[in-house]
Amino acid sequence: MHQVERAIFDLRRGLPVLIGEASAPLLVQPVEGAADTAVATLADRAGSPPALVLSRHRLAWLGHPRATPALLALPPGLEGERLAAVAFGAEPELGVWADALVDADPAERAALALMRRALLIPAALVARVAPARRDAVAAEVADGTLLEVPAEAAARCQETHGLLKRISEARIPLEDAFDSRFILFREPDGLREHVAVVIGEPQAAAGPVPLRLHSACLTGDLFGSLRCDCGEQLRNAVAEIEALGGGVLLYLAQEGRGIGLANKLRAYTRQDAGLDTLDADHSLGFAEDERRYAVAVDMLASLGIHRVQLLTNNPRKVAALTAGGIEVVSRQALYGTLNDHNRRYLSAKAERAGHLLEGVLNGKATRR
Ligand SMILES: Nc1nc2c(ncn2[C@@H]2O[C@H](COP(=O)(O)OP(=O)(O)OP(=O)(O)O)[C@@H](O)[C@H]2O)c(=O)[nH]1
Ligand SMILES: [Zn+2]
Repeated sequence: MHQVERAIFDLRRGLPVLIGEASAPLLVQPVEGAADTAVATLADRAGSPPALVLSRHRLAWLGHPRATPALLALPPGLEGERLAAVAFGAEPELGVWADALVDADPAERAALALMRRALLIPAALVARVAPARRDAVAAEVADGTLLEVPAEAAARCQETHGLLKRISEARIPLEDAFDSRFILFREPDGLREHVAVVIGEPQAAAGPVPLRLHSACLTGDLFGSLRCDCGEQLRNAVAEIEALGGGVLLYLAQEGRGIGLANKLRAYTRQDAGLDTLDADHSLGFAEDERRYAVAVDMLASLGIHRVQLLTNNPRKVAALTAGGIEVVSRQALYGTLNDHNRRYLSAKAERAGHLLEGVLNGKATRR
């Protein structure tokens, strides 16, 4: 993991990293934030022409559905804003180049995994290091100018199971749950921290523990954004867990369904231009839901919780915990309030992502 963590920082600064493969090392650079000369510079460094790796969600949105991410050979002069437009623009010009798409190989797919892990747009410039440039690139790795990540480590960079560290805790009395304790966990890349809010003294022996998995939403949780129902769900969950006699709320650093705040704001702008919540994410290259719940499973293990009563409308959360070995004894709905701003968002979640929201969409909401 160590090299991956360092690579994430270089990528977030817009620098290339090397995905190491004995036969054909691959230079990789994010498209997001790339300088106007990025393609030319990368070509010089690698001694071969760079190509663009696009995710299958982006390709499907562009009208080229495929089973895997694909590589697009770059026509001469495609740089800067035009490159960004092809990679993640709202009005892309893919045109005739689409004929040149080929399936991405494992190292090229790993390049996209690194972008996602770094919370960048999942589109990458990649260039194979030509034999004539191998010694020069190896020298850059040796002197620390360029970071090398083994291909398998890059491919697994989103797997964090067992790597979460329990860091610190404190008693935090809440308005709706006086007897609460916050326990902070940190992922190895240092980018993401998750908090377990333990309300009361849930006794695992006494039966399933009331549990809420809440994905961070800065706009909704903190500012009461009307575009979603997150803030209300958060506060309702705390009150509900308290009313159930105590339990746990995991506050997970999965802003924007795992795409990060920067990308969620981009997605909101696309929604204002007419896309729904899922298509907006696809247009940026993301899946409809990028969240992974291994961190939640690890936090529950650390808290000694194996059987839960889950407060959610999202069947994926039930499935993810079950797959992680947690017994979900029952599911309880948890609603916010419908308004003119979040109606389209909630309808799309129900109709296209299988969320169980009849209670709120038919007007019967809301608890509290
Ligand atoms: N990408 C994206 N994320 C959004 C949008 N609106 C809200 N979110 C994020 O969606 C997540 C909502 O999380 P949750 O409330 O935990 O989950 P949920 O999947 O709706 O499921 P339950 O509330 O448990 O039924 C948060 O991370 C929000 O930041 C949007 O339009 N686009
Ligand atoms: Zn929200």
